[in-house]
Amino acid sequence: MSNGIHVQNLTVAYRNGVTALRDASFTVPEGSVTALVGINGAGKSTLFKALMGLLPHASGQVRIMGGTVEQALAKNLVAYVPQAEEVDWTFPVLVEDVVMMGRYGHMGFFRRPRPIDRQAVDAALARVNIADFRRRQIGELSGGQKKRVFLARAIAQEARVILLDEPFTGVDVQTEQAIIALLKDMRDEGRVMLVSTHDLGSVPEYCDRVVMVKGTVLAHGPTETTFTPENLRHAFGGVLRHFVLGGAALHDDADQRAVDVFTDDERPLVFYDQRPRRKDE
Ligand SMILES: Nc1ncnc2c1ncn2[C@@H]1O[C@H](COP(=O)(O)OP(=O)(O)OP(=O)(O)O)[C@@H](O)[C@H]1O
Repeated sequence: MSNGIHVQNLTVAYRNGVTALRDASFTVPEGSVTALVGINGAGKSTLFKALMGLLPHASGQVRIMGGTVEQALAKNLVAYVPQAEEVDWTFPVLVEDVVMMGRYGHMGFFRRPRPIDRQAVDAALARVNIADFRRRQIGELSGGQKKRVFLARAIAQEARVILLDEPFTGVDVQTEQAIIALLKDMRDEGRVMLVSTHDLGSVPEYCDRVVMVKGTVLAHGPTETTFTPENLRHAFGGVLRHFVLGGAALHDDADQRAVDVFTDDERPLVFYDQRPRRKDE
């Protein structure tokens, strides 16, 4: 498999000597929405930075769409949708200018937008449904609208790999559903979406695959076989509350089936007979 993301034995250390990821290996094929989950400090942001070429790899190998990180970045293949806290919202820039930044890599030295760049921006704004806000300052938008602006920037960039950092934090349910629908569409276009999230309850709803981190990659693969109570206990042990409901607490008949609930008090993740349940079931 040459496309998608392939990470092999990756170790990443910060300059102060903290080794945030050690010997991490996983693959993400093209055409997938993959959740990146783990406790605070597990190494999710570090992994994103390594994929964005912002941190040197102490050892190991990363291949993105068949090339090195540098080659993928040079071809504008990788886009990043940041956490709200990472952005300076007081910076005076219009929504359409932020989305145009996605085109910079496609422009010449003077970054003079051509008609094709303007068309790409228009299409991206329309696709995430924020064309009405295009002349607004970015700081004047709601949390969900801001997220959509950065998604539009990734779309305008024509990125094949999109890294999303906590896309649903501070977003209402309706916008969350709109973003999920967009992610599914982009998956069907053969892109790779890697989504870091603490919202475990919705992972089975929209993620085909899961990468679980805790200083390394503990497990990776299809959601059905990877997002299991056993792996969750391993990745989140002690942090999430886990309880099992069964017997008289759940049934008033002889039904012996039990329900596993994992919760961090945000949105519980419920397993029926050890299987994550999708919302549409
Ligand atoms: N700039 C930095 N310099 C040194 N160490 C860092 C730096 N950024 C993060 N770390 C350390 O690296 C480890 C992994 O942090 P990282 O930010 O990747 O975790 P995370 O999984 O993204 O956490 P969260 O869920 O809280 O966002 C932690 O031990 C953290 O303290």
